[in-house]
Amino acid sequence: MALVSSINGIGIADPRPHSLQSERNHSLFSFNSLRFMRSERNARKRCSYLVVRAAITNSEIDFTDQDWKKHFEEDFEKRFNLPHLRDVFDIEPSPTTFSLKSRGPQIVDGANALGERKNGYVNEDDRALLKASFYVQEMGVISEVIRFSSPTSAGAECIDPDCSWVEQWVHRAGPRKQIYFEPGKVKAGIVTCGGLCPGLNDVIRQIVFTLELYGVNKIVGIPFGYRGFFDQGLSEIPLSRQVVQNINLAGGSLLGVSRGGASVSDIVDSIQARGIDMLFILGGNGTHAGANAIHNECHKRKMKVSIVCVPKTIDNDILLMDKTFGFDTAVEEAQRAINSAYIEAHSAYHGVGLVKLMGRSSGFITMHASLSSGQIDVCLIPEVPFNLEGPYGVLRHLEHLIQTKGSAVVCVAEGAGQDLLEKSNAKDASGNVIFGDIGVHIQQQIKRHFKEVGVPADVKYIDPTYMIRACRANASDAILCTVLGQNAVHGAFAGYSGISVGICNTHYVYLPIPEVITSPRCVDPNSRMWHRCLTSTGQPDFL
Ligand SMILES: Nc1ncnc2c1ncn2[C@@H]1O[C@H](COP(=O)(O)OP(=O)(O)OP(=O)(O)O)[C@@H](O)[C@H]1O
Ligand SMILES: O=P(O)(O)OC[C@H]1O[C@](O)(CO)[C@@H](O)[C@@H]1O
Ligand SMILES: [Mg+2]
Repeated sequence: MALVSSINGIGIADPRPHSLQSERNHSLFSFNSLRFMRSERNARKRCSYLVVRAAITNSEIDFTDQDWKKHFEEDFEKRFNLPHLRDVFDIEPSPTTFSLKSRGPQIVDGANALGERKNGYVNEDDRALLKASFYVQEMGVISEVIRFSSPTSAGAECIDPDCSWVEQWVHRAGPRKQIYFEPGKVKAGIVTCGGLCPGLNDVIRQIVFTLELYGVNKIVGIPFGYRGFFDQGLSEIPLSRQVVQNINLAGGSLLGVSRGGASVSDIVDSIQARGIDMLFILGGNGTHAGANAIHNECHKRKMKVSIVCVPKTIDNDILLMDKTFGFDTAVEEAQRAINSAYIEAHSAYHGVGLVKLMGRSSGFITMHASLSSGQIDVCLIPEVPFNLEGPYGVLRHLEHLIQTKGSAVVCVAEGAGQDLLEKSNAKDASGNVIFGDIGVHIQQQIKRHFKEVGVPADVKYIDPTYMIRACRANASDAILCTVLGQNAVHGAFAGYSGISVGICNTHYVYLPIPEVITSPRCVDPNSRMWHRCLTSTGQPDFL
């Protein structure tokens, strides 16, 4: 696939078959060219590697204006400006109580240079560059900004036809020297929503530790997601360093999770009644949408409450972020299923191993698990359409693999190939569409196909669904959770509300919630990573 355009630096891949891409040049910046040829198949996709919501779209940019870049950068700065309690209240900050120099919750009196260095305060004006990339060299991980020389360079992110350099800066996360809450008076709440994710307990634990370090002693957990705000039978869970000390050793969430049932007005009533000043909300896209609505309602009611999100999703489907916590662990856990599928397939006569992994709209888990295992012959993700039948279909390719290698292993994401299944209108409690089971479907089709062509095939299907998320965070996720949890608290004390904490290009940042939930983040079929996956599996296009 080739790149046709981009908005705000996010590349837009041409999803059409190669044969159709030659006609694209004349319409390099036309959004019509974004239409998938297989529009029906892709109509359901609202996710994208395609577009980050644009205040200015390319079609609105007058590239003949000498100052277009300046305007673009100013607009970007405005969009990524963080909502602050100062926007509503006439409040003065006070010196922070967060100090690593003196471990007690005393007020720091005008920190000296040494103390400041030790505490590592971040200036409100510090920014991290959103548009950058990194690669690994012998010496380790090196951060580097790519200057794309052509819109056709792999993964190119271009704004204008010359692909010129445009800077997009976002706010750096971390403790500020000035804070907007009196820690002794603060009541902080933590809530975990949506599905489970490895690392939830690690984040809860770090939020509690950091709050206590500021001097907060009223910390509560809201049980079972947003439900805990209005279900009368559920009481707050008091939290302290002692309570959360070892919770990271277990998977799940100490507080429990749930889907559905969010009435924003009821939740805000409950926040008001409980006297919560800071609310830390851990969840995915849906949870973030809820959190933003809660933030707006608090704003409307002139409540001095800071709403800070920590993105939680094994699917890794939050925009702009390098990755979300839980993703690495899920990929690692998926290795066991893939390895078992491989062993079964490899040891059987004409064995076909099939593994289905989570990934509602995004194929990151499946792509990364396939890449890391090195045992996958066919990787199927929601972002890349495929046919099972026909001369170029998956089934024909499996026949070829059986003939040439004697066995094959397929890894499919739960959201892949939904156009091949009968649609149901069923939804879960949060309103998410309940998908048909693509794993079972492919299993049946493989069996049917091989029977029809008269070739014996021994199909082994493994569905490790919940096993990849109902587990403890691995080491790299545990570190990510630690940093995100601590930064969430710093963000609240800094007076921000309606923000999410993330890692962008290896730097920790705060982002306004709407910018990260415009659509689920998806695998870009034009990305080097997907190309690497294809190189590794050796699979053809299945169309
Ligand atoms: N648009 C929305 N506005 C308000 N609340 C929402 C919205 N979408 C979802 N929610 C609420 O957010 C909570 C979590 O949503 P959801 O079940 O979709 O999980 P999620 O946060 O997307 O996490 P996961 O990655 O596990 O799907 C639910 O309680 C749901 O009711
Ligand atoms: O069965 P549950 O708890 O609704 O969760 C399943 C969903 O959770 C996720 O991991 C995250 O959204 C999806 O990939 C999956 O569809
Ligand atoms: Mg969701």
